[in-house]
Amino acid sequence: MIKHLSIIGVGLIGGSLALALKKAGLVEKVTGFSRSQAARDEALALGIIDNAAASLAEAVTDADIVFVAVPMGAMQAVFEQIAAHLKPQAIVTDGGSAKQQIVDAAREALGNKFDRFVPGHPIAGTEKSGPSAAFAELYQQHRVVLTPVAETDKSALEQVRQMWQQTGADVFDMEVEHHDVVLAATSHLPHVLAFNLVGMLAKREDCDEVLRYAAGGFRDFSRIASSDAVMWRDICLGNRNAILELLQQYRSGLDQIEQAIRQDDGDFLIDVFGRAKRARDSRFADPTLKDNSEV
Ligand SMILES: NC(=O)C1=CN([C@@H]2O[C@H](COP(=O)(O)OP(=O)(O)OC[C@H]3O[C@@H](n4cnc5c(N)ncnc54)[C@H](O)[C@@H]3O)[C@@H](O)[C@H]2O)C=CC1
Ligand SMILES: O=C(O)C(=O)Cc1ccc(O)cc1
Repeated sequence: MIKHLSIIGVGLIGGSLALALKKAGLVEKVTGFSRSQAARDEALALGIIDNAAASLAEAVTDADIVFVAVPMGAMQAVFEQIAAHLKPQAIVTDGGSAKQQIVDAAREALGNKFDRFVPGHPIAGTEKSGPSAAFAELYQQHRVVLTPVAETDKSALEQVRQMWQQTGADVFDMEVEHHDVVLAATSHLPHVLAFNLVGMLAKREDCDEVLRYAAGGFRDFSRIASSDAVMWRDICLGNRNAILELLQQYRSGLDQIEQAIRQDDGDFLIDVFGRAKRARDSRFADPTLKDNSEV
């Protein structure tokens, strides 16, 4: 049982954690803070939080666990502003999408309280944001990755693991650097590609006409281009090296496909498309876990 949970950033990710723990009866009191008054009011009205704090300091003062779920670019400022107001045994954890930048920010901002910081990332979400997008079941049967570092207190790590398990998630530990490379490939690159494709089509004068004939594949691929622009700007800049490396690989693959089409090289296309199909059919259809799309 968590006595007092503080959620900084009561949107999709922070709100869903609060709702999951409340629904399971595993938290006594939830205090929330978001930069926007509208988000705080909405989170209160939806029963996501019990109290809306007027400041970051007030939000964490009496909290046992502080979950920070703001866009990555806002994490360091939040850590700096809460550091002096944490109880001695308080645990700080986060849900940011790439970990190295956040671990560095927490190390700098939290000082001697950094050992009570547990970096985390729920691999679950949707393209929607804000308190109204939050729902209690978001994390059920989804993976949550924790990326503890050498300094991370073992008891804090286990408490955060237990908290996520209580939402119905499967919790895994990973090295920070490995996490960022893996997530760049499976999440960050696909979002960049979807934003680029939809943005490119949106510039066409005949965009509405073109989209009228879109089939299911376009809908599947473009859904994530509805995701929040600030959040994805911060992820791209925050995990730049891994994303840049993958963009280079992707561009070289695209160049080869372009070349094959120009040269009428059907064998090459069969080879590339067939390999992708076999990989997806055999490896990506994991029947034990839901995918990351809307539940
Ligand atoms: N959306 C998704 O599917 C997933 C997002 N994440 C990560 O979770 C974090 C939160 O994302 P969402 O919940 O989707 O965003 P959201 O936009 O739904 O919620 C973020 C909340 O943070 C507040 N906020 C923004 N800047 C702030 C600041 N400086 N101080 C205090 N509050 C501030 C906003 O008012 C908003 O209520 C991000 O770091 C994101 O990378 C992780 C997994 C999935
Ligand atoms: O909506 C989807 O399909 C997602 O991929 C959601 C998502 C977005 C960001 C993350 O760090 C993790 C999951």
